[in-house]
Amino acid sequence: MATLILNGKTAQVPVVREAVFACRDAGLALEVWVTWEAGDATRLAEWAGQAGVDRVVAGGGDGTVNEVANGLMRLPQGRRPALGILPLGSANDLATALGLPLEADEALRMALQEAARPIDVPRLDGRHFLNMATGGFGAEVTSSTPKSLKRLLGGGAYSLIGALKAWQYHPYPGVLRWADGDRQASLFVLAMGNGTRSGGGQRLTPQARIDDGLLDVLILRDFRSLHDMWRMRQELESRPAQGDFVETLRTPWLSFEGQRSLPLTLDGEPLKRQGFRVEVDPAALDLVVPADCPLLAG
Ligand SMILES: Nc1ncnc2c1ncn2[C@@H]1O[C@H](COP(=O)(O)OP(=O)(O)OP(=O)(O)O)[C@@H](O)[C@H]1O
Repeated sequence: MATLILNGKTAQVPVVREAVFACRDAGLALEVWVTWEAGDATRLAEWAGQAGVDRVVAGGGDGTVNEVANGLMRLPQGRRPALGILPLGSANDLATALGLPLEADEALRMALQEAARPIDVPRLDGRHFLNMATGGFGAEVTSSTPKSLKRLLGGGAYSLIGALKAWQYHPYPGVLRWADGDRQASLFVLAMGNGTRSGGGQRLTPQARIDDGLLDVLILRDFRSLHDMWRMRQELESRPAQGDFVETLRTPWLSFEGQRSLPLTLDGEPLKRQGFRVEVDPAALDLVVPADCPLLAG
């Protein structure tokens, strides 16, 4: 038996209803549970597992997928249903990177019929995420200027400078620790990827794989001038392990002790922490992915 946990704001969308009816007509057993507000998808996913459902499909955006995953992670691993995704958000960063179909009918069929593969589930303190956690500048302005970080990666440095000024940008100094080292860092941006893209298509951690037991970490250090920013952008092209402004590393865990509160996003949902620790639970959840999924390592 499978349950679709559907973000209530999409419950009356005709293509979604048609996709459900088409699957039922094809003989696939599917119940639909609809959310009303934040937190519902987590609770419903946990209940579905307790009721013995063996597959839960998250119907919504990255936020809904995150909530469902958190509900499933409350269950003991042996009783954790497999997770499928029906992408209905505005960004769908995880679904896109996984190579899932974005068309509702095809996506729902795949979520119900395709095999599930074990994936890692990172956890920031007590909160799980599937795709990416980011901290610093991008997280600070996500809600009002979602395209700002994209500009940094794609061009338009002058508009980024404008955005930085408008937001009275200050770096976030603190101590980073990870499995192979530690460093005092003045952060501009920190990205910790299980998946590769966040914020509506920014490929912050393009080498990340969802089943390698590791986080792919991108550290962008503070810069002082437009010239430094150009150098940062050049380094973002070549992705050195340790550049002047860009550093990349892989680790099963990472912690940050900041001098002030750092704005973060977990799968796009905002939160703030002065200090935190991120750890990977390897192969903790079975996720339905296409056979040729580009995010699988093995
Ligand atoms: N019935 C509902 N009506 C409106 N909002 C809802 C309802 N149920 C849940 N929500 C809200 O929707 C949020 C999740 O949104 P979701 O991620 O599915 O869509 P999105 O933000 O459009 O997607 P994306 O993250 O891909 O841009 C939840 O955190 C919750 O606050």
